[in-house]
Amino acid sequence: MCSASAVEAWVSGTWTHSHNHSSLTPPNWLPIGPNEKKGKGREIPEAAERTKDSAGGLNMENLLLQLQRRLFPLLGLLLSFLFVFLSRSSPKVSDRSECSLLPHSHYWIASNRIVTTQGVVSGAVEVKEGKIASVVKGEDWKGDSRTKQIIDYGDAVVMPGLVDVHVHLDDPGRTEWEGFPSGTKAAAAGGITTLIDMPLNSFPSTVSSETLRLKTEAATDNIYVDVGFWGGLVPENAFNATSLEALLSAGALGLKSFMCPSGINDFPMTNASHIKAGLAVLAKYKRPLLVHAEMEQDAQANYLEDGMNNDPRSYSTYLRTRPPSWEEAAIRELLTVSGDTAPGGPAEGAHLHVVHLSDAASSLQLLKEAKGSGHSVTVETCPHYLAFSSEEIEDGDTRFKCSPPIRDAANREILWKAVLEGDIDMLSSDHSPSVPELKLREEGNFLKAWGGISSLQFVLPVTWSHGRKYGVSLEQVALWWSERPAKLSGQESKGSIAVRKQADIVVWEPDVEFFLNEDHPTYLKHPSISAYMGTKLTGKVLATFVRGNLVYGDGKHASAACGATLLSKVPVDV
Ligand SMILES: NC(=O)N[C@H]1NC(=O)NC1=O
Ligand SMILES: [Zn+2]
Ligand SMILES: [Zn+2]
Repeated sequence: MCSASAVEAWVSGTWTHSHNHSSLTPPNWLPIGPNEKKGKGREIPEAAERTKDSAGGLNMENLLLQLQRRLFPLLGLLLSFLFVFLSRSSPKVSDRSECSLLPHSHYWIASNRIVTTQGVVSGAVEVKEGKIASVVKGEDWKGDSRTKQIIDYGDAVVMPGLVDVHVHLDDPGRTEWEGFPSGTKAAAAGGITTLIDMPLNSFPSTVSSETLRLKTEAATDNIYVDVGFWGGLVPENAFNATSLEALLSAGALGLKSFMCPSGINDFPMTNASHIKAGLAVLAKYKRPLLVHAEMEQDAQANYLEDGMNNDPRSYSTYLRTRPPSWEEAAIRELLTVSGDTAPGGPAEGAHLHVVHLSDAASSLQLLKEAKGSGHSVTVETCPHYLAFSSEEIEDGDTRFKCSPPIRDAANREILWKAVLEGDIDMLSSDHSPSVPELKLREEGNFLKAWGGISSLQFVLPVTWSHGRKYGVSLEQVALWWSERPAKLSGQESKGSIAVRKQADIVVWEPDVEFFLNEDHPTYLKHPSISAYMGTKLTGKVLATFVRGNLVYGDGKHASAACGATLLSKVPVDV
């Protein structure tokens, strides 16, 4: 098989890679079948035939003249009314052919490196009606491949699509920051096949069944990958079990809360008693609570009264205002209630997930202890904590501002160790963009700029580029980015390449380097505020399949947004 960097070409019913072809679209892929065309072509002669019969003894020329003068203009008017009526009243249902860059629903994805639950194998994944029908290995495959629709990716890696459980798409209400169409196009281009949207930064926040409905309405027909939704746990609903149950019954995959100010007015922070109450309701639904675990220990001004350099353009100033003790204090507080999730505890069935851990010291140790005691707890970190270190961040470069902050290189080393040893369970992007103005790039004030890293499209190459130095394997990438996040978000039918799972797949080239400059196609709404712009990355996404639809391939997206909204079903015993 030849290099997977080549484009695909249609060769007698088989896609293979060829260096000689410059077009992805095989010549015989037609959105309209040949029969439909023929049908239309027959209509006119038949109609003319009928006119002649019913006209009886009338003079033919006269009849045609009458038709031309009276009937045709009327008919034209009628048709245009009909057209306007139909285009207004018909719901926006996408033709299947627009959902995918492939014309088939039954085909095979072949590669020498398929990342399955049984290891990396050579062979092919059979995709049928959106699901994985079989995984055919090695020799079994070679003898049996002649008559099939095959896309042969050679040495490129075929892996489960990424499931990103931590994304702020800001839609509805702040679509000038991001949005469902732009965010999910970026996700598709980055190999993310499922993302779970956070309940804040959009407006209103997703804290009730009504506001969840606003989310699903905004997402419908506007998403290029599958999207689920976390609901918000806030003081207003925390002690109102009816309201929380309505939100969970409406399909929120779980809840999310903050233990410090969130930066968003209609999303206030919670304390341990709110969290305890939330866990009790979540237990019934067997869903998780995700927590932003930082607790303010002192006001910002107090950290800056120490006589040190307090230049707000210096990252070290910001770092001092948000020390690791904030994370540690929050996690210590969380551990006073996380025991409820243990077997036999009052919230057995619920689960606690700590988002974006940055402190690799005491906070991590506390979480390990909680897990050791049988609490149902997991933790994620993000590529920016694994890729960057505080020492490297230049004065005024507010693209790197996030909370908790990016810490020093020594901390990053320990974080990597924790990821590799399994103490950190998974990765997420915490994609949290804003409009460029709020990043205050000109002023460069770290204390005032919006905190949030914009990264959605790049998380796979970032993880790989940096992880390779630590000997990260393809299976580990799949575990951290697909299998475990799918489990956390209750997506049992996703997250791995195995028979009967949904055909959510990313194909990528782990050895191809690219420079992330203005020439690189970027689908984030504001690429300029991404901390990764201007860096060189390794690992290029070639193709992304969502439930069998090729939604992104060879630098193009499918024309229609056919992602599904993922809503949890109410368990039978509730
Ligand atoms: N509101 C919001 O998105 N905050 C996020 N940004 C960030 O850097 N950390 C967060 O929790
Ligand atoms: Zn957060
Ligand atoms: Zn976040």
